[in-house]
Amino acid sequence: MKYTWSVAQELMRLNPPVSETFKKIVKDTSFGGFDIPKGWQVFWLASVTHTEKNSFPDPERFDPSRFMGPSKSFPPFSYIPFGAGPHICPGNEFARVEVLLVLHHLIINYRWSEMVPDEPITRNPLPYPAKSLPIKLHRLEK
Ligand code: HEM
Repeated sequence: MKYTWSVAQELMRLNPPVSETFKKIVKDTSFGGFDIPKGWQVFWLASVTHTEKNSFPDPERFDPSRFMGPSKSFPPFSYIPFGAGPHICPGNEFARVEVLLVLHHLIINYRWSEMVPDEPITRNPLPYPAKSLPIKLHRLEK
């Protein structure tokens, strides 16, 4: 289960389900040499944060082992598929259980293969397989 979740985490790093959203500045702030006044809206992109080289060496490479180390091995706010701060996604633990449950049953009970090799991902605005990911399922005999 640890490795399965590491694969899901690496997928969400490279293809964040919620790739961007807005935050409102609650007090005058300076960041990266810019003064940002209270009340402004800023736009954050998880996909940019997730490919920051200092946090994720060789950032374009798919490598689930990044997530196999001790927890909190990345700097704070560097891995944000569920957002961060007071409004961090309250469904994140539920989403983890859902993903692990579905994948566990698919892997333990079925052999399955893609019907569209190398199917691209589109955004609408969430990432979605372009052909709805048709797969062949063969139930494994127990
Ligand atoms: C893979 C699945 C999911 C992803 C990637 C995801 C991602 C996110 C992100 C990025 C935010 C914005 C956080 C921020 O502004 O800092 C958010 C907010 C939220 N999510 Fe999720 N989410 C997922 C599943 C769920 C589920 C299953 C639920 C409920 C059962 C849920 C409920 C919410 C709610 C209520 C908010 C608003 C929180 C607030 O503004 O205080 N999410 N989610």
